[in-house]
Amino acid sequence: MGTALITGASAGLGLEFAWQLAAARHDLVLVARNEERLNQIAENIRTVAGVEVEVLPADLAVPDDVERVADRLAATGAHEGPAPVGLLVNNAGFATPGDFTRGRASSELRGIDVMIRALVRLSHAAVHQMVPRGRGAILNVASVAALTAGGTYAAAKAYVRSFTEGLAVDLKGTGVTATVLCPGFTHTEFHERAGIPETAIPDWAWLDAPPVVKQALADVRRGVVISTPSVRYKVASALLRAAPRWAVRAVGKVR
Ligand SMILES: NC(=O)C1=CN([C@@H]2O[C@H](COP(=O)(O)OP(=O)(O)OC[C@H]3O[C@@H](n4cnc5c(N)ncnc54)[C@H](OP(=O)(O)O)[C@@H]3O)[C@@H](O)[C@H]2O)C=CC1
Ligand SMILES: N[C@@H](C=O)C(=O)O
Repeated sequence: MGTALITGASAGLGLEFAWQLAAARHDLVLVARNEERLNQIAENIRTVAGVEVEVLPADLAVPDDVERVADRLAATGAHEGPAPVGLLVNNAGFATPGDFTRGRASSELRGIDVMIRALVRLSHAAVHQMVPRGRGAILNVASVAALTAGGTYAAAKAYVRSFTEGLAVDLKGTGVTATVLCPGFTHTEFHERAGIPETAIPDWAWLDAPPVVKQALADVRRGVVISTPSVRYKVASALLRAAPRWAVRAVGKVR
């Protein structure tokens, strides 16, 4: 998969992707807003894993920043330019307010900018660089929330899931693959940033980032389209798909 570009690499699942990919000898391009944190992470990874690490600070809600990341993805490695990206991990994301009647329009739209607009733009840039080379992979991070009814966050993740499945269809036979990761509740900074106490979620529901990322990368290598780490969330996803819509809406209300 060569060089991997990871969005949201300064914390949580993105940071774990960076370490596991570095351990597998991939050079990295790290994208997030917090430049100081990215520089520290890059230094640690270079020292421990001995791979090349580029830092590309960007706010993915800002169109010019998204274009800078798209430009990096478009690089083909020709004329001694930067090495082409072989794996794009579209991971950056955050919880938008669950209840649309109380949320601010600006934060709802910011979620859509980061989790949909930027993800689509970067997937497009990656596909147009990878398909002519006949190899590459795109990993888009959705959520089990994609199968629920929970405000713009769940709707954005439903978009990511559906978009990635469609992309996998379009990419068939090109040598490039698309995978969508659908984790359940995972210990990261996600809930703290959203002001959701982790104690509000039962212990049995929690996953840890290392096995989630390990499973996702194994699924990317095998060309799996929908990656749902853990038996308990495979079962939960099957139940959500089979349940009547009134029951799915009831789960959304509880969230
Ligand atoms: N944790 C969970 O329970 C689950 C998480 N997910 C999804 O996993 C993905 C990763 O989340 P997780 O690791 O848990 O959360 P974290 O809060 O730990 O990390 C989020 C990452 O996204 C980056 N980010 C946020 N906003 C922007 C922005 N505007 N531009 C660029 N980068 C941004 C943050 O970096 P910085 O602040 O430096 O910009 C950070 O690196 C998300 O898409 C989330 O929806 C899915 C299911 C469950
Ligand atoms: N599953 C989590 C994130 O996607 C959540 O719903 O908090």
